[in-house]
Parts: sequence; structure tokens; C-alpha cells
Amino acid sequence: MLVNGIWTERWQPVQGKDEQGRFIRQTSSFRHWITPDGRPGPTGHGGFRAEPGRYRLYVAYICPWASRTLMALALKGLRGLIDVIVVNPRLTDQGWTFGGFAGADDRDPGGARHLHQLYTRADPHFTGRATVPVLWDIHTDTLVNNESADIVRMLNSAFSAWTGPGPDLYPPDLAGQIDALNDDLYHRLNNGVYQAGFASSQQAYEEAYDRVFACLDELESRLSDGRPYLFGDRLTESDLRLFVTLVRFDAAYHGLFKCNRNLLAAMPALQAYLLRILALEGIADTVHLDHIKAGYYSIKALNPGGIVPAGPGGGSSPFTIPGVSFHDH
Ligand SMILES: N[C@@H](CCC(=O)N[C@@H](CS)C(=O)NCC(=O)O)C(=O)O
Repeated sequence: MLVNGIWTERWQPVQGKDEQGRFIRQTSSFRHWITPDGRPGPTGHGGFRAEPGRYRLYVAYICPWASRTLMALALKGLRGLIDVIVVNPRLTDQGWTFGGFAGADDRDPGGARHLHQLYTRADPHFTGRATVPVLWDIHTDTLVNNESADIVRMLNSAFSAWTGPGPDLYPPDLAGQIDALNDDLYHRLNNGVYQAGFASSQQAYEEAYDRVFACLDELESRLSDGRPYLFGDRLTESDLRLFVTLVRFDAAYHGLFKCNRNLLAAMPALQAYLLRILALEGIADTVHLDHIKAGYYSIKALNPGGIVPAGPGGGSSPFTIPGVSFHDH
């Protein structure tokens, strides 16, 4: 992490913990918004006008938070308007780096060797973790936003002059319900699996494990009425949030994070939902199972030997579905 602009190599996967050993995720620090006319959004400064070719999105395919921004790019038809740079999935003692892994970009067009250099370019005294995703403004050479929830929401509306409206991922009539479900999904599931994986006490692990599976059981029952998406026929932000955790579940969370009551493949409604979203145009390209496995299983604190498991695979693999071309990278 960075301390007053200086990189410290004492990187710990546990971002913070409370007195009971519960994992705590750091809050994001750059909160500016791209808006159609450059006016400030709900937080941060103005001046970030939606323009094709002006912005760059730095992601790691391993990272669920970054992946939801990639899903939003795909669904909103923004892949040609915003440049995407993919980092190496293995976190090093310099944090995220460029190059050295198939499917990752060899270099940063902006000249950084490590992602943390973008943070210090934007704020020479930055203190905190250099996380992905990063939304970068090429024109003013600064970091716009490093909070995926904001990025998904601004991509939903800022660029409609170029793309047309596309699917509304945050429709006003569902906003309150989406906010409530997002909050619940974050605490019990998206971050819940990390709380299980990075727990430093048995009690903290078991609490997180129980929350994860209680949440999955509720979602399984919610989707068992045949609805295609969480809120019925409309795909929303909440679906992006659920998908990114589900698609990593059997490959990483079941084994490495010890969320092992059952595989997701054993939950038919959730599995069908996962495959339904994976089949949407552009979504399979956001999922790179080789990055996901290599990245998670390189976390030394959890897997010192660095062995990457061969499974899951075979007939029950979620990635062998007819009609969906899934590439490892
Ligand atoms: N609040 C952030 C969280 C992002 C986050 O935690 N990213 C992780 C990867 S999944 C990261 O970059 N970790 C690097 C580190 O902690 O040093 C968001 O949703 O955008």
C-alpha cells in the first residue's frame, strides 16, 4: 500500500480487521464523476465530461469489483469509447503490475509500471491501497474514480449521447429496491466470501460462512419462480453484483475461501441464472477463469505453495455451455 505517496512492500491481503478478527475492506478515495456535460456528480469535482477516447479503465480480471465495471461497459456498448487496460492477475510486492501474463496488457499506455504509480500521479501524498478498478482521465492525467459502484452508475447514464440509452441498469422506479438489495448482497455475499476467506478467527469465519449460504439460499428461492433476473424481466446493477461473485464461486471461493457447504453448480436456479447472464452479448468476454484462478490462488497468506487447482471442470463446469464461446483468455 501507499503511505504518504511512498510504496510500502509490506502488503497484506487483509485490508483491516476488527477486534473479533473480521475482515474490513478499505473505503475508496477518488470519487469524481463523468457526467454528460462535465458538471459534478453526487460526489467530487466537476470537469469530467463524457467524451469518447478520453477515459481509460484499469481492471484485473480476477477482481469482482473491476469485473462489474467491465460488464457495464459491455452492456452499455462502451467498449469502443473507453480504453480498457488489464493488469497481471497476481498481486506482487509492488501490488498490481503490467505485463507477464497471457491476456493481460503488456504495458500501460500512460507509462506506469505498477498501478500504484497512477495513484501517486493523481495525488503525490496518497495514503491507502492501490486498488482496481481505476477510471483514469487521459486529458487531465488524473484519477477520476476508484469505486466500482460509482463507476457502474456513471457508465449507466453519462455516455448515452453516443450510445443511446441501452438497458437501464438503475431504473428510477426500482432505485430504492436496488440500493437495498445491493447493500445486502455486498455485506452477506460479495464481501461475505472475502470475510470467510480472510477471517483470522474461527468465529469470524463461521459467521461469514453462515451469512454467505443464507444469502445464497434466499437467492436460490427468489430465482426459483422462473424470473430471468433478480427484479424480473429487467437486468439491473444488482444482477451485475450477484453475477461477479457467482462466476468466481466454484473456481475460487469454494476452495480457497472455504465457502464449501456446496458448489454453486448444486443450486439449480442460481446456476441457470449464472449461465443466462453469461450468455448475454459481451459478458463471456469479461470472464477469464485462468486469471481468476491464478490470481486468487497466488494469495500467499491463504495458499503458500501457490498450487492452482485443476478443477472445477468436466461436465458440470459452468463454462461448457452450448452457444456461449468462453475463452480462457
Ligand atoms: N471499493 C472498491 C474495492 C476494490 C478492491 O478491493 N479491489 C481489490 C481487488 S478485488 C484490490 O485492488 N486490492 C489490492 C490491494 O488491496 O492492495 C471497489 O469496489 O471499487
